[in-house]
Amino acid sequence: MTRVKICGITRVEDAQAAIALGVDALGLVFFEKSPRFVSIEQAQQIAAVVPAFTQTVGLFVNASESQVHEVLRQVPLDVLQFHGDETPEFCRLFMRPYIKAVRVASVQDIEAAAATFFDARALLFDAHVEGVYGGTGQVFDWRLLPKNLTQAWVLSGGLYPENVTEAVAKTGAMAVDVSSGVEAAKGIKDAQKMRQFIQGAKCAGTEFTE
Ligand SMILES: O=C(O)c1ccccc1NCC(=O)[C@H](O)[C@H](O)COP(=O)(O)O
Repeated sequence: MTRVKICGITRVEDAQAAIALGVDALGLVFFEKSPRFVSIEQAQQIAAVVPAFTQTVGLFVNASESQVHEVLRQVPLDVLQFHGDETPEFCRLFMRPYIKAVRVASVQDIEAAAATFFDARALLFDAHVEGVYGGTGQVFDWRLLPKNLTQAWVLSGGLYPENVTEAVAKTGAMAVDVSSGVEAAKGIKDAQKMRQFIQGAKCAGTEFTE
């Protein structure tokens, strides 16, 4: 069954709604320029309601080593997600499982990332939008995705309740990640959209009817 990560959670009630709907992972954005940025205090409050069987993922964009350590010291994160121009050496500094985001414009982007970040627990393929690191709501060309990548990967970028079933069916993604597609406003999640998205992702390829 397809795994679902909902990124850019800023409110405890959105985390609780997503958990009740069966989300697999929640993403907290520690990138100050993002409209979905969370402070350490917000992140602690959200992390406190996450059960042991749901993962809490901390997302960073070109953060300093000390910033990541400080967040790790104060917030119980299961996985780190690096969404900027981080080197593999940087990603390995924290002795935590990590996901490396790849902004896909060509097949070469994917091949280079797979060779460079071979120890990432997953590569997250997102849209390439010039000057924006993520959360763009834009789809990339799924035909660029590899057919034979042995490393785990996550499909991201412009996924919505309306296209997630098709996206999983067309790409064979084992996991999907969404932010703006389940929002009522930037940083504010919509419970109905999250429900439709999770259902659409998890029933892809089955005969599920409501
Ligand atoms: O969400 C953000 O504001 C953000 C800012 C900078 C880097 C990454 C960011 N989000 C990363 C995510 O994991 C998103 O879920 C992913 O980019 C897909 O976003 P969307 O197309 O809006 O679903």
